[in-house]
Amino acid sequence: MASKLLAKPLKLALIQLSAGADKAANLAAARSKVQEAARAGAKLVVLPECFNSPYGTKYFPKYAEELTPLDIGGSPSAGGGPPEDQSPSYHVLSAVAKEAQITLVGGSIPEYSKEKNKWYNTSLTFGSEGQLLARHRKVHLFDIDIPGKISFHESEVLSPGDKVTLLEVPGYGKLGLAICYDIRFPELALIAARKGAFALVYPGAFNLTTGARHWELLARARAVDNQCYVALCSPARDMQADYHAWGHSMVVDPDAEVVQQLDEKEGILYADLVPERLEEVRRNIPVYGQRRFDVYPDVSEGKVRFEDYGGGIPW
Ligand SMILES: NC(=O)CCC(=O)C(=O)O
Repeated sequence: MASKLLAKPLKLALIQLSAGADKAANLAAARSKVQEAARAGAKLVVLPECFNSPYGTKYFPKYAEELTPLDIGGSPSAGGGPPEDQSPSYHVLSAVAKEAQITLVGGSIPEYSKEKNKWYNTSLTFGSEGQLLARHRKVHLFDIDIPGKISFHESEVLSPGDKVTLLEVPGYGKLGLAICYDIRFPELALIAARKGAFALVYPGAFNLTTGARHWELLARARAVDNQCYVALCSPARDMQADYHAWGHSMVVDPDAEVVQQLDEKEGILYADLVPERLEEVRRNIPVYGQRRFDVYPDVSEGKVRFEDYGGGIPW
């Protein structure tokens, strides 16, 4: 069963960076760290949420990029994607994925859609030909109020995405992708896992209040629910910034054990995702075959909206 999920061990790198006000500097730093991770053997590399800008509602319109035309499967070298002056981040991510010969989950960036006149928090994933493999627009916006601690409302500026994102990592298998606050909603993870994802990846910027309470708990919860690897990639903490990210990028295995985690500083976390580990966990506690869809519905069936990557949805 698991060999269909993950074909062979996959070396993953999570890049915990801090992002300042200078977008070009943020992109250059991301590029250099992705190259470093690839030199160390990583084949799947992940950047943090909002890696090209400071995180905050007042920054989203200023740093937003237009991603149209969005050409899934196409690459800039083959004439695909938006013009470079419209989305420098798209071009840097595509180019470095190709140079480094990796799959790159490009954290997230603020996106502006001229067609809809809306802003989104959007993650782009590129393959080793520089082709766009997937786009995820954050489905659940981070709107919370904890008196005396934190008040944040992405919805003041952003609109939510409306699709579940599942993508194929060429040569390995399927990955579920979502962004930060999305991890609090188990349905996205359940759907991706039941459609065959071996890992769930979340670029995410929790904060000092909710990070301490829930970051590891949520990662381990999604892992144990789905018997999948879970990877969370945070920005590094910058106490001079308006928003203080939790850091602690981490990888959790399919048995909900924390494999590795960083502290709050910049760094790169490496972990091997191993198919036998999925097989072992699912053999030992076989909840996969024990579900009672005669008692409750299977949320992965029925009306689920997936991003259509062209050529129909294979899952
Ligand atoms: N950027 C986010 O979505 C933050 C989510 C968060 O901190 C949480 O507690 O959830």
